[in-house]
Amino acid sequence: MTRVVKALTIAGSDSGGGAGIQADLKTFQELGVYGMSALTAVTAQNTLGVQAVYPLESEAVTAQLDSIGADLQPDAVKTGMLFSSEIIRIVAGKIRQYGWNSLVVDPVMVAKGGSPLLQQEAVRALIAELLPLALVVTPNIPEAEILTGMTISGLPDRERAARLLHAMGPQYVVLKGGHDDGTSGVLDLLYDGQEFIYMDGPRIATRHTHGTGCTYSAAIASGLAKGNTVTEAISTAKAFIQAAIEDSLGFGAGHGPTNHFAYGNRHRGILP
Ligand SMILES: Nc1ncnc2c1ncn2[C@@H]1O[C@H](COP(=O)(O)OP(=O)(O)OP(=O)(O)O)[C@@H](O)[C@H]1O
Ligand SMILES: Cc1ncc(COP(=O)(O)O)c(N)n1
Repeated sequence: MTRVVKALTIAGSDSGGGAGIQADLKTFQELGVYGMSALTAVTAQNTLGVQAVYPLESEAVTAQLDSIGADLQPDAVKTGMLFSSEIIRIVAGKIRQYGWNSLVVDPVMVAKGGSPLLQQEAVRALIAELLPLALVVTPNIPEAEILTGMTISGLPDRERAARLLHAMGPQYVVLKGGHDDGTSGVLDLLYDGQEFIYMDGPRIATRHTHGTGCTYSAAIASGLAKGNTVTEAISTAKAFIQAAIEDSLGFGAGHGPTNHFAYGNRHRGILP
């Protein structure tokens, strides 16, 4: 029997299905990885924004992680919306307790519409507790600015921020350029502590980018779960998110979801 590869997402629920746990599980499935989830919060959300956030009780987060840890060993783990320092401490503790490796930390802070998904006081816990456990961290530019305390404008700033983030513990830093509006391209920076690799691609003109960060980090975790190297996992994840943005589903009056079917459809030769 072929070994089934498993990945775990620890994140919030997005009722609209474009971001959070829903985006992660769809991505795992499309990349042939069995998906598991531990919810940290329930959000009432659609393409127009976040209408409400209900963080889960600590016991509920602990119980989910213990259920998985007692029986199901994930091959890779990703974190998304964690909301509070209390939840971050629980998550970091359980990752250490169960010895989960191949951790991708997407330091989700604010939704596209501006709603906070992480309490301000939790940034310190994210840095102190979770980043040292990460194999890969995937901040966008505003998140990198908050984590490092610096303003990022040109490429030298990005490299300095990547160095500072690397010093916080993650082995690989992916500084995403999706938020760098006004340019015709998108430039993501990968730093492994030694060299900088710039990954550039066309900026797709669309308002349907809800959940891009969640989808991208889940795709990286999928590759790691399969035993790919970090660079291979990032390269496939980039192709996955690019296809998902290009072939957008087109619904919702606001920032619509990306198309999680797109990459698989292209590879299977079926029209989107
Ligand atoms: N308009 C776009 N065209 C092409 N690629 C994009 C576009 N927007 C984002 N990306 C890519 O998608 C990935 C996710 O980046 P982004 O900076 O959007 O993450 P994020 O802001 O954390 O997402 P989210 O707001 O969903 O959490 C990156 O690889 C980025 O380069
Ligand atoms: C539950 C949850 N997690 C993450 C995001 C970030 O995604 P985006 O910035 O695209 O809104 C979100 N909106 N909701």
